[in-house]
Amino acid sequence: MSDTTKMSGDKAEVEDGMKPNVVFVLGAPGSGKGTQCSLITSKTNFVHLSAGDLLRQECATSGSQYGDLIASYIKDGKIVPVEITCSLLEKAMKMSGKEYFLIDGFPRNFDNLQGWINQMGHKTDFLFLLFLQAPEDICVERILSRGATSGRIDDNADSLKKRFQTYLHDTLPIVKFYEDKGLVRSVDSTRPMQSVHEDVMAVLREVVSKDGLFENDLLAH
Ligand SMILES: Nc1ncnc2c1ncn2[C@@H]1O[C@H](COP(=O)(O)OP(=O)(O)OP(=O)(O)O)[C@@H](O)[C@H]1O
Ligand SMILES: Nc1ccn([C@@H]2O[C@H](COP(=O)(O)O)[C@@H](O)[C@H]2O)c(=O)n1
Ligand SMILES: [Mg+2]
Repeated sequence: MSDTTKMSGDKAEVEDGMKPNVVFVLGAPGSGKGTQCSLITSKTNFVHLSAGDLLRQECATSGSQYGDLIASYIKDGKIVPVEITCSLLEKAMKMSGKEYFLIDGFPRNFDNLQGWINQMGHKTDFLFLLFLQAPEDICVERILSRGATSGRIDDNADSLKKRFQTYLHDTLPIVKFYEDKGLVRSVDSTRPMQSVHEDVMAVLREVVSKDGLFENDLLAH
């Protein structure tokens, strides 16, 4: 199942050997993407790559030519140009040397999606999009309490308002895009973390057993 490859037109040539398998993880700010990805990695051979974390790391790297730009996008809840984000993701994937990736917080808009298709579509196999569902009031409460200790420049009421606007306007259409292709698996993320995790693992097992290719590899940790 490689819809990004299929969509990539003339870049859809099949390469020899195993391509990295990718699950995109989306949901509102504070829906629990990072939390659930960490729980998955504790039980599987998935590598968790958070686009937001990679951007924050780049921002904190002294001498980075993109540091100021990234910081201002993050504070305003805007989506950083895909060339930057996609390169950070590709570098992290290569450095890990692994085959299964949870890409958390990506693609956040159509610029992200097109950039991924151009740069990574032909190099990866897309499995499905995991969508964590939680309403805004719950997410806001979670993020504002996380803000007390996170040190994130966007965990405040002002940035959060902008992040939600971006989510509704730019990110939900991406979820819809994959939903129309039957490639979204939604999980109710309002429940306690461990219950959400059980549902997420059930989704993963189902996808894995359908595929049949990598059960031992992926779930036997
Ligand atoms: N199911 C849950 N129940 C209660 N609190 C949760 C749950 N899942 C996550 N949290 C808490 O909510 C906060 C946000 O979670 P997390 O960082 O995983 O969200 P996120 O979707 O990655 O957010 P962001 O988009 O801002 O990076 C954290 O403080 C986390 O501990
Ligand atoms: N694909 C992405 C992902 C994130 N950003 C920026 O980082 C901010 C924080 O993202 P989290 O997933 O950690 O909440 C986000 O609001 C964006 O400013 C991005 O540009 N592109
Ligand atoms: Mg996160």
